[in-house]
Amino acid sequence: MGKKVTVVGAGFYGSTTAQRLAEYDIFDTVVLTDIIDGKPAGLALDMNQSRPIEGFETKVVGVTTGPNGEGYEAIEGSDVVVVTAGLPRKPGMSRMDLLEVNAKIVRQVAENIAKYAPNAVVIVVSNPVDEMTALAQIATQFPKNRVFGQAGVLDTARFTNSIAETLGVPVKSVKALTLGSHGDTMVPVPSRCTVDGKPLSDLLPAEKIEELVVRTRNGGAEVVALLKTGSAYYAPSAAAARMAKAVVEDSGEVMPVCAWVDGEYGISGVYLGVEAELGAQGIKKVVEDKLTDTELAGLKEAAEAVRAKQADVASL
Ligand SMILES: NC(=O)c1ccc[n+]([C@@H]2O[C@H](COP(=O)([O-])OP(=O)(O)OC[C@H]3O[C@@H](n4cnc5c(N)ncnc54)[C@H](O)[C@@H]3O)[C@@H](O)[C@H]2O)c1
Ligand SMILES: O=C(O)C[C@H](O)C(=O)O
Repeated sequence: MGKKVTVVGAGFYGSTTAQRLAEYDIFDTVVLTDIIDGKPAGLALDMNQSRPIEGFETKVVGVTTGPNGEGYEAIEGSDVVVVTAGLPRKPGMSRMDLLEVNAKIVRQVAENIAKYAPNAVVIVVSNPVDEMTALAQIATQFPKNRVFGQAGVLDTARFTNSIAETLGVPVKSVKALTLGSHGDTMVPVPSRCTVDGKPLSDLLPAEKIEELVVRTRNGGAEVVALLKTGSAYYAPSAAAARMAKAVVEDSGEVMPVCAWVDGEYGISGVYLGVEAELGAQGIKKVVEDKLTDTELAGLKEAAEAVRAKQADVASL
């Protein structure tokens, strides 16, 4: 049977994700939904008209959904659903300021996914993503491996880009990693950064590396401050689309994602940014690797920070 992916939310993040997924040309159908009348259908028509130019056959279908789940039949049979529905922050706001408003949206979306696409793998991007991922799992009641969040691929890409720009080397030569939360307790991992196989610490002084770490942690806010009206979507959509591709292709690729952690790194019972192997059932396994004592302490601190918030989301 042909592969099908749904993107919920046809804003900046959702529409760029849908276009990237369609251009991969590995799906029969990309469904794009939103609550705004006409917007998903208009965007789908526009994307389909790019098919002869970009040379892909995937069909994009745009659907407006109603407050009681009207229109959700369109997502039936989706292999993957990417949840982008929700407000973005504006300058001066933290992602956590979106908690209550986006929880209402994500809960409603997740309940409809459970009803209409009960076998789907769910990738959550709506912010605050660590908490919205936990909420989506609670609201769908899907196994925890089938619900995970997008943050680490994006944060790692930002770290990688800054390292490449600083050293004036191709991004391809840089390997970097970011774990932890998608917030103040993000854990960029310099000990896992190399350039052409050389440790980053051989190429840059500690103060410069720390500057890049801080910039990575503030990467989302840096874009928000420039855009003023919303948040980043080109790099974020590239991240979510790659994750969805790894799932449908059952690729086994290891990526940093917001996954359910159950004993790895001595941490249990929390959705947290860790490396994981992705496949048809979502998370195949969390991959534990060596961290320095400081990095491990940072990861544990992140776990406790998100655990406290995730405990509250069920009641939102
Ligand atoms: N995890 C990450 O790394 C990351 C990165 C960037 C953005 N984000 C988050 O992604 C979300 C979307 O960002 P954006 O830039 O696309 O915002 P946007 O405002 O452009 O789009 C959001 C869309 O969601 C729609 N929506 C609202 N309620 C809905 C519902 N119940 N069902 C379906 N659609 C609904 C809105 O109508 C709107 O079109 C935000 O919460 C943002 O913070 C996360
Ligand atoms: O920073 C934001 O609010 C959006 C997103 O989480 C990002 O990191 O770009």
